[in-house]
Amino acid sequence: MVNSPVLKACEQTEIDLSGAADWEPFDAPALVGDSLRFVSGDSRGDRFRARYYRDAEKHLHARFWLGPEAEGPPGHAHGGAVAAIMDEALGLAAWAAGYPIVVGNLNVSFRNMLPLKKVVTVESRVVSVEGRKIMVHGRIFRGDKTFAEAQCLCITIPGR
Ligand SMILES: CC(C)(COP(=O)(O)OP(=O)(O)OC[C@H]1O[C@@H](n2cnc3c(N)ncnc32)[C@H](O)[C@@H]1OP(=O)(O)O)[C@@H](O)C(=O)NCCC(=O)NCCSC(=O)Cc1ccccc1
Repeated sequence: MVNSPVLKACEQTEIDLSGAADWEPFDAPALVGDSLRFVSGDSRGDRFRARYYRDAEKHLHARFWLGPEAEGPPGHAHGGAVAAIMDEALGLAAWAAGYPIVVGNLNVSFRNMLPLKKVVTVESRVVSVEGRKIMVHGRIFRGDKTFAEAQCLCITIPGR
């Protein structure tokens, strides 16, 4: 049961996570199952709310909203919350490109503090494939402000 008035207000608020006109909704759980629930599994939660999309070139995008439960510095996202988004979104980008992977290495640069209760966009791109090593780059931004950038080395799972 939620007791805090701040959290109650969030739970009751619809957040607009709609995508750009040329994006198609992407059913991430259908591809990778429950392993996404840590970050994006609770569409009415007070930590993360997310929706995934793919553009015409099949690049993965996401709209994310971070609520009060993701707080680090006052009013802003915890670094671990930002890293968790990168881990999920960039790993998922590799899966969506056809590579069943786990993340082997994730390098996150925190460029600006990310405000809570604002919708931000995550963009991602598979930049190289070398044997089992899939390199994915990503960025979290809103308008012309970048909050974080990441390089994610994904390793394909043998036998998948
Ligand atoms: C599987 C592996 C990553 C690699 O082990 P093995 O199979 O024994 O393979 P091996 O060690 O032979 O490496 C192959 C090649 O790769 C290279 N390389 C490897 N690592 C690194 C590195 N760190 N840095 C640099 N390079 C590295 C290595 O040098 C080699 O290169 P080479 O061919 O010689 O040129 C293992 O360490 C592991 O399970 N780690 C835990 C992963 C984990 O728990 N992740 C978190 C959960 S997943 C998640 O949350 C995301 C998610 C989101 C959405 C949806 C789904 C998931």
